[in-house]
Amino acid sequence: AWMDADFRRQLSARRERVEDAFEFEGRKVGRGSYGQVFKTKPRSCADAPAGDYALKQIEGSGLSMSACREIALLRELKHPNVISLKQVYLAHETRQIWLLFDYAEHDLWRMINFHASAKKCNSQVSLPPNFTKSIMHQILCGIHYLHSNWVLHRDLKPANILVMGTTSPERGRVKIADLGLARLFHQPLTPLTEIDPVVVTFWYRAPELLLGARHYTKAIDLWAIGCIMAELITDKPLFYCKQEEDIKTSSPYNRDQLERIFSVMGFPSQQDWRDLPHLPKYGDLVRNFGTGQQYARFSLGRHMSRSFGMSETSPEFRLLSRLLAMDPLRRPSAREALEDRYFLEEPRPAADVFNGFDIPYGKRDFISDSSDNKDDPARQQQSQPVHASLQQYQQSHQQALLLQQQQQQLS
Ligand SMILES: Cc1ccc(-n2nc(C(C)(C)C)cc2NC(=O)NCCN2CCOCC2)cc1
Repeated sequence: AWMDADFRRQLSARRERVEDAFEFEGRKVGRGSYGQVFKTKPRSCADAPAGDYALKQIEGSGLSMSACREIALLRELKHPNVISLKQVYLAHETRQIWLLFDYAEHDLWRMINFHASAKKCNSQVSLPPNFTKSIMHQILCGIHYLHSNWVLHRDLKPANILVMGTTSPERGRVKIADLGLARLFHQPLTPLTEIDPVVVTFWYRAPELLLGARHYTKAIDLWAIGCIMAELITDKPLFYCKQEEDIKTSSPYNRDQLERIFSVMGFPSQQDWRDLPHLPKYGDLVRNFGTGQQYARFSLGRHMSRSFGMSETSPEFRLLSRLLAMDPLRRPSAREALEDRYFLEEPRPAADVFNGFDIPYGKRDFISDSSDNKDDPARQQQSQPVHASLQQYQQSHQQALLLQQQQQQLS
């Protein structure tokens, strides 16, 4: 080995071990094919400031492509509304990689579910009047920072919007994160949904992606933010679509998801979306939906006013309809969205999205290894076969791609 053996011994003797610095036994709060996450506190001897931390043990061993990408990306980024990587621990003996983050007690997936179930049993929970506005403002600030550093998120959804709890000095602050999975493939090809058994939802996926757009764009992130805004207002996923039970092909075209979007938004006319006919899957669209006459009377305004009494002239609705423009070229940039009148009028957005109100949500549950965590946001359904390993998954994905290409050559 190129490094002097004695020097190596000295290094490894001096290296701080993650288990010496942090207590995380039995404190697992998350698990998926990206790895697992523990809620932890530094031991007295550690030099980390007191408080809660999240320790992410990266799946696999050694510096995998995704581990490299996550570390390289996160160490460059520093913004109050983006999750911050505090420390990296490389356990040389086990070739394990541990990432240390600030701990976020809440996330929008659990918060929205809490309000949805409170509504069902008619026990409304009081929230500050600027709750949605504050969350939206901080998501847009974080995304504006990422986009100005040419970082696209690609998988914005409520589960990836974390919120700091009452024990944190940043109480009620939004932290944009990426709990993993959709980062396996940089192309917007829909990954097979039978990944260990996390089901990738298409509810936040922009229409151009469903119609075969080959590259992610900033506008795709803004569409997802529009979907999250609607869900914060109504406590329901705007483009909720039942996930099919069977294995999805790796084609980006998803007829049911498109049907749901059209039944809320109406069908895009030539005037609404000039470039629509140039998208790869336009042929499938015409075959499945014809001229879309059956959606002529649907519109976002009709949906939001009929189902939630929202006025189409309110600044809140106007921003929402700008974010959910079918044509990606018509969606605002994050900066343009931040300059919208909605954020300038009373009540103004607050740094603590709970605005000092009591936080009604419970703490995250610890998960034991035996029980699979049913209410984990990533596990919408358990119906998919579990992939023994990521390698197997990637092979089957490659096979699916090859098959698709052969089919295309035949057709
Ligand atoms: C391969 C790869 C995977 C994820 C990322 N990634 N990207 C982001 C941005 C900056 C885009 C929001 C964040 C992360 N990683 C995590 O959020 N990690 C999870 C941090 N959480 C864990 C649970 O506790 C709070 C922190 C990059 C590359």
